[in-house]
Formats: sequence, C-alpha cells, structure tokens
Amino acid sequence: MAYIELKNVSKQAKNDYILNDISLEIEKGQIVGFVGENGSGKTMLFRAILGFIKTSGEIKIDDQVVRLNSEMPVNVGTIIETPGFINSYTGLKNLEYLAAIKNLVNKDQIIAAMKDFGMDKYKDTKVKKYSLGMRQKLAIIQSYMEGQDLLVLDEPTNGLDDEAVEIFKQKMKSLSSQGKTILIASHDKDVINDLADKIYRVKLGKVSLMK
Ligand SMILES: Nc1ncnc2c1ncn2[C@@H]1O[C@H](COP(=O)(O)OP(=O)(O)OP(=O)(O)O)[C@@H](O)[C@H]1O
Repeated sequence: MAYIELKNVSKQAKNDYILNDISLEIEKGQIVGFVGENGSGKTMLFRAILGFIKTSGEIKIDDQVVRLNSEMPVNVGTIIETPGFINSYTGLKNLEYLAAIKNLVNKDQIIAAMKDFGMDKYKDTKVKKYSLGMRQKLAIIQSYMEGQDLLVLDEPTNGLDDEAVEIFKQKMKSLSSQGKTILIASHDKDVINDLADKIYRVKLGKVSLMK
C-alpha cells in the first residue's frame, strides 16, 4: 500500500481545470520532486494534498482520507507560500510558538534544529531583522523540527545561498533515510535532480512521471 495515494483528483475553477484528474502513488521514505512552469498547478496540488482546498476524487495518506481543513492523518511539515512568522518575535520565539501547538519538542531540540543551518546565532534576533534567506532557513527548520513524518515543501530553496542549499540537500537525504516522506516543488533543477527518487512534471493541472 502506498503512503500517499491520489485517485482522480480534480479541481475546477470556472471553466478551467486547475487540477485535472490526477492519480499518483508515493511510497514512504521517498523524496518526490514536482516540476513545471509557473501556474502549472504545483502549489494547488500541494494545497489539495494538505486538505486546504476542496477537490473531487480521493486523497489518502497512511491509508486515511484527507478531509478539507481537518487534522491531517500524520504530522506534516510544510512550506507553502510566504511563511507567516511574527515579525516582532525572535526566530526562536517564533519556532517555540509553532512547537507549542503539538508540544512534541522542547527548546533545546528547537535550538539544535536551528544549528543545522547556523541559525542558532540569530535565535535571539527579531524576525523583522532577518534577511530573505534567513527567513527561508527558519521556514525549513520549522518544517522538520518536530520530526514530522511528511514534508510538503513549495520552493524550499528560494533565497538560499549555495552553502544553505547544500545543507538543505544533506538534511533532506538524512530525513528520507529515516523514513520521512518529502514532496518538493521547485524550479531549481539541481535540487530536484540531486534529491528526487521520483519526479513528476505538472502541466495544465495534469501530472506525468518523468523519472
Ligand atoms: N485561489 C485561486 N483561485 C483560482 N485559481 C487559482 C487560485 N490560485 C491559483 N490559481 C490558478 O491555479 C493555477 C495553478 O497555480 P499554482 O499556484 O498551483 O501554480 P504553480 O505551478 O505553483 O506555479 P509557480 O511555479 O508560479 O509557483 C494557475 O492557473 C493559477 O492562476
């Protein structure tokens, strides 16, 4: 049984299909890349998988149906659209605030995750003083800091410098080897080709398997 299963998933807006009869299966522990031009439907597909939008068809994760705006079947870490951090809080306080929802990790574990990207140095700096890349690092850190089972990452390397991209790639490989399942939509060919076990091309709301 596949870990993620989409059966005939469609989303129509007015006369157009934003998602057009998508069926796919993803195994646990896989890193799966989604590529495709601007507006092809990658973000919408991720929003559907996360239960953020109503679709026809069926989406299952770990054999449980994903329902609109309901608790997800597994603990999911996401980067989708602009990360909504609280500017007047420090980086650490933002992560503590997010971690308080599920209460699975303590302050030391959060700081250890920040250390992966050298962000422990800036833990007491307010997010409003963070650069774009620093915010993106914080977004990546929050997506896995609780040991989330599934990561759904839309353009995770946006704004990252080369060193941070390398750290990101190593971290994703390590999480995948621990059995975490990772979905990445990206225009960064190097990241996708290096990381993905399987690559889907999204075009006009349809997906086709490239690798
Ligand atoms: N809230 C919305 N309501 C209706 N249509 C939308 C909405 N958001 C996006 N769309 C449309 O859905 C289609 C897919 O958009 P989506 O954001 O999924 O593309 P994408 O592949 O993620 O693009 P990019 O590479 O630019 O991030 C586009 O035609 C877009 O105009």
